[in-house]
Amino acid sequence: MDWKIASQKWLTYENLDPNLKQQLNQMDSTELEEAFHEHITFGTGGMRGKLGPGINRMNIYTVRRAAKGLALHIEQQGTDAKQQGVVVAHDPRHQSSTFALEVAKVLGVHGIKTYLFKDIRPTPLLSFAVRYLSTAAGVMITASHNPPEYNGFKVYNEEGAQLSLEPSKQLLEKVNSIENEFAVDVLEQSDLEQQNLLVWLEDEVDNAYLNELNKITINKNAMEEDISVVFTPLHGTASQLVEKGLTQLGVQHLSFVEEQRPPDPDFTHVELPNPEEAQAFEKAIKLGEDINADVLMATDPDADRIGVATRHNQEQFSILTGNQLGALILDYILTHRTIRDVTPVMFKTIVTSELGADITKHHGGIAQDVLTGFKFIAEKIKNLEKDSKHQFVFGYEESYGCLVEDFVRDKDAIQAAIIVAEMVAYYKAKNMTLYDRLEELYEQYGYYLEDLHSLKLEGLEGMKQIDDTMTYFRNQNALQVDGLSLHSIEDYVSRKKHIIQSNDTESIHLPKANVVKFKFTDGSWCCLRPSGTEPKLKFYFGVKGKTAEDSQRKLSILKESILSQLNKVGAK
Ligand SMILES: O=P([O-])(O)O[C@H]1O[C@H](COP(=O)(O)O)[C@@H](O)[C@H](O)[C@H]1O
Ligand SMILES: [Mg+2]
Repeated sequence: MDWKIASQKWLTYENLDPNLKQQLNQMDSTELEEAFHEHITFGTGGMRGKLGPGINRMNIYTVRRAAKGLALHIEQQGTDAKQQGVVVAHDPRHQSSTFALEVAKVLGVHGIKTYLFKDIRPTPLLSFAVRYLSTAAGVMITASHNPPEYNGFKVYNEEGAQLSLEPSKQLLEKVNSIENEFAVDVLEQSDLEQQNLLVWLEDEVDNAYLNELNKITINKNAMEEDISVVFTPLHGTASQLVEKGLTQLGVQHLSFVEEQRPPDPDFTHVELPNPEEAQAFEKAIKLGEDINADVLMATDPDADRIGVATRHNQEQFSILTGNQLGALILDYILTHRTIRDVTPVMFKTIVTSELGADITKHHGGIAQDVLTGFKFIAEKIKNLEKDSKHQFVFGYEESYGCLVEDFVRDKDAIQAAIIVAEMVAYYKAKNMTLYDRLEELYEQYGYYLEDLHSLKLEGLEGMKQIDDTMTYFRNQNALQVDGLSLHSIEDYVSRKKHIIQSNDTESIHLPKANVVKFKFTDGSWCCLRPSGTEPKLKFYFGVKGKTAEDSQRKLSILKESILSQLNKVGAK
């Protein structure tokens, strides 16, 4: 795409939205190139990008284009799909409610009805709403945990799952067939309402969801133990449903980090609304200490990720990683839920700890890996639906996302909050914290330890560095790490696994993806991939040791050996 031609078209478009026009006039050539060199595209979590003028940005024109692509995609599926309509929700970000309404205005032109939530709602509720309302698709306007200057467009299929690769590709083809983003027709809100093409949703869907949420409890008696929970939605969407869910579960002492409770597009009282970052817990920890809470929970703005902090040695709070929390929930489900006559199946991603796989196998279950992105887990759950011999029991990712029950088909932080509260109460009655249980798991299965290192590499220059670094590591057949011996290299582009010692090659039965994974003979591993939601290159590390110190030592050596090579490619 020639960014000069594309930006010229915008600069000379007379009816351009005045706010966008003003911003456009202030942009220098570097900013114009970034904003116009390509059309904004679909990554791990749908379409996500910075707000502002440009075809590579989130604005009413790129949203209309995406919505029209969706309308064409639905039309292709036939008249039934058209009649089923689309459900749309949004988070509290800048422009989110405007974009949600724009989607309805575009779909309306195609005679497709939109069910639109009046107020902000979490992503998992949108996923639930798709099947509850039997719509043909769903759209969530959110950029999840990204910084305030971002927004995004997550697309869901009729199962309430984010579109997987093939449907995503088909949708993208439709979107790309729309040449002029300024020529996408829209209907006015009043016309939509008059023609019954816009139906406003209040709390009917929430009530149905809360009803399902009530059923996930495993040990009903656990809540006899009094627990104190601190919760923060990090200025996002989770507040109401988490409050109702925990109250119906029987949690009596629920305290909010009040400053971070109001929905706020600027996320004023948190540096970044990402529970993966320790700073997101600062205020929750302070409150938790003041009121002597048992557990702290933080959800990202669209409430599909949850972070949890638990007491360590009965004293200070320690933030659990997504791997640790996932292992704890999985262990709790497999230990306490009655599963008869079926084999339990757990799904995790290739960059998630192997502890979960060990736990599942110990309970006679099957653990399966998928690529990063919860859509791949949702796809697997769907395939299990008709299988009477196997049962989905849990799905999780290292990045703070998990799913307990499949009435939602995306990661669900609200379900996680409920089961975590139950677990905290269950262990408290035994005079234990979640951390104590984790220690027991390490004793039983081995000291699994993981870490993530992200390099923020923005813009066109960043993309080049990401490419160079991936190419460099792809070719490290003789990678040396002190004390470890390389077993194999998996390249998910060629979908080949190269076994070092035998020089054999095996096929990888997962879709093509820009991922390289090194595996060592002792089970340690390192995986790298560009993020599909943020301008980052991610390095994931995993080791297993005999003791905590042993795994800590292995992890430091592994990280140091890999990351010290970055200066060879000029990335930092
Ligand atoms: O951002 P969310 O909460 O929608 O989460 C999204 O992004 C995460 C990070 O992806 P990446 O490493 O490609 O940035 C994925 O693990 C997740 O499956 C996806 O739904
Ligand atoms: Mg999210």
